[in-house]
Amino acid sequence: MTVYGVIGVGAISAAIVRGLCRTDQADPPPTVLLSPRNAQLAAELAEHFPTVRVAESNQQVVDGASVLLLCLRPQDAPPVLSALTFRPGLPVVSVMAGFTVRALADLVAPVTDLARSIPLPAVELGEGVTPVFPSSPAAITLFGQLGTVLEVPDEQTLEALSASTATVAAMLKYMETTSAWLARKGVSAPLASRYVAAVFAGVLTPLQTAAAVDFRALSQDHQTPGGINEQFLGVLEQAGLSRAVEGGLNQVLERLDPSQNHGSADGNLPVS
Ligand SMILES: NC(=O)C1=CN([C@@H]2O[C@H](COP(=O)(O)OP(=O)(O)OC[C@H]3O[C@@H](n4cnc5c(N)ncnc54)[C@H](OP(=O)(O)O)[C@@H]3O)[C@@H](O)[C@H]2O)C=CC1
Repeated sequence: MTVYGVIGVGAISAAIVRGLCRTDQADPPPTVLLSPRNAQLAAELAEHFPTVRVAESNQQVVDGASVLLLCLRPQDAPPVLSALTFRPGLPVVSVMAGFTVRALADLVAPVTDLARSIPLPAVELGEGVTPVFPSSPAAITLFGQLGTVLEVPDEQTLEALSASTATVAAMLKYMETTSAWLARKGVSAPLASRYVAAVFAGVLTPLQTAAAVDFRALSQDHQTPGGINEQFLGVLEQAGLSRAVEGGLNQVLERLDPSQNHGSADGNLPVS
């Protein structure tokens, strides 16, 4: 029986735990051992799910786990992990952005069964699409229970996919701006937000299970020649939309993976 040990109980690990313990699965939920910090969230999870327990220390999590999940913020990981002792055969799955396999291997030595992953909050509903590199049986089993696993071919691909997830808050800000604009035009705030969410969900929900999506064609399909979508996109492109998105992505990737030269003269944002 798998015992998932979790170091770092926060937003993403709570989503993973809730996903593992959701009731629509055929198999009974696994045992989960949580690190004690963020005591309130850990206690909430343990109270809600009978197979979840809170350990007394991070070392107790490592010792009691048959698979260890590393879910710390990047700045916390080096001091926390270097204070722990790991056994060689322990499978470790990291969700932490910006730690290469090599850097992780140093932090959890002598562990060799290491996988990196990019779970997103949809894992809570069992609808995650989770890139994994390197692939490991532990990572495939874990994220297979939480949706679909994408085994990516190399670490650069994983870093690029990770960078692309940085665009989500900006997309939500864009929706917030649209919703707030509607409210300023006299639409009630609940109706405004509900409508904006429904417009985007209507476009995006059918794409969720697609093997590939032609976003350019989709964008064109939504632009009647001479129509309002074409007009609005034109205004944003004139303001530098695509260039700003590419420049932001280059900067994020540079931060995640400084060993590679990711920028391009056209794609980088102005420094000021
Ligand atoms: N949120 C997301 O959607 C995703 C996050 N990630 C990655 O997951 C990692 C965690 O992100 P997220 O869940 O958002 O972060 P959170 O801040 O929500 O969670 C991190 C948790 O680690 C705890 N922590 C800090 N120090 C220790 C310690 N010494 N021992 C045990 N726990 C400790 C923090 O406690 P306290 O608050 O008390 O400091 C906090 O509860 C990051 O590396 C991020 O890159 C990856 C994919 C998606």
